[in-house]
Amino acid sequence: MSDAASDEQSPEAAAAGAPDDVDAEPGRLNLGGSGGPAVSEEYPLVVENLRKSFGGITAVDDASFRVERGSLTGLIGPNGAGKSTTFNLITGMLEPDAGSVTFDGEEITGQKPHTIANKGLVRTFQIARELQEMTVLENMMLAPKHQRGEALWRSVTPGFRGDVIEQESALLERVWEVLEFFEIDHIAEEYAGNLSGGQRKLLELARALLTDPDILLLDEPFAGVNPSLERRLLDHIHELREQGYTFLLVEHDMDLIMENCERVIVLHQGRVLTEGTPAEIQANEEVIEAYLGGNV
Ligand SMILES: Nc1ncnc2c1ncn2[C@@H]1O[C@H](COP(=O)(O)OP(=O)(O)OP(=O)(O)O)[C@@H](O)[C@H]1O
Repeated sequence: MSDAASDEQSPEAAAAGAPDDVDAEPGRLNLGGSGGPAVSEEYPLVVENLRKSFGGITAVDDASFRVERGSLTGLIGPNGAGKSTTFNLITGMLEPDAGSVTFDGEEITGQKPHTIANKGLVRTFQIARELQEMTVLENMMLAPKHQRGEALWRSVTPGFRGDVIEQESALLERVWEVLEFFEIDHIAEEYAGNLSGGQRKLLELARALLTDPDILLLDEPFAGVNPSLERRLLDHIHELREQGYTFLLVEHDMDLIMENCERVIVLHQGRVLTEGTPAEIQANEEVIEAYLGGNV
């Protein structure tokens, strides 16, 4: 793990998309209709010549690709192709040996995970063990860390209590909006540890969305999810995509990728083997060979 991840906020919290201050760009979250992130550039995420080695293993080897705004883009590849390492490099969990990551026109290479998350590039993360002992609502309220209300001493500052109350009620309103959107408001008082695999995935996505990202990186969001919840999760993702959110998805289920993604990027041995539409990828001989050669 690089220095990039060793900040006062845990990488996990940062990767879960916890911003420094809930006041940052209040009200950007718009789940109701015409909203979503402002559309400024066609490719909000651009990865160029990214490289990362671990000892003698080159996990990511000169990888370049870009993700189109408002798309659901799949990042696939056989086991060990470098998908997780690529996610870690993009989100600041690892520092690349070479190459760059550009988000919304700004180079973010090597920045700290929480800095990147605050800019709107957010990765979902499994609910940590200690958070499983909290309710869904508590998990949601904790998602935006470093609220001003956390510092008890500051509550004696004149005029500060009013601010905190206002901030807390605005956060609560957003929390309910997101819980309702994901149809998990009825389990708000349930302990996260008691949720089914699928409900937990919904909560993970809800926590990430609460931070109002532009791009969401999803690492196998359907693992352990039953088919009906998987459908629900996919419907929510499509709905958010239509609102302008962008998704980059790592997923082993090829049928799911081919049926749901507009674009697919194929990694093989740390390199981008090819990219294209699902139909193009499915017809690509090199991809078929890479998968037959790999142990998927
Ligand atoms: N921290 C590490 N130390 C040493 N080797 C690593 C480390 N992380 C990844 N690797 C190696 O880098 C290569 C790429 O791994 P990575 O996990 O990124 O692939 P992946 O495509 O996500 O694989 P999978 O589909 O199996 O999860 C593999 O050979 C892996 O063993």
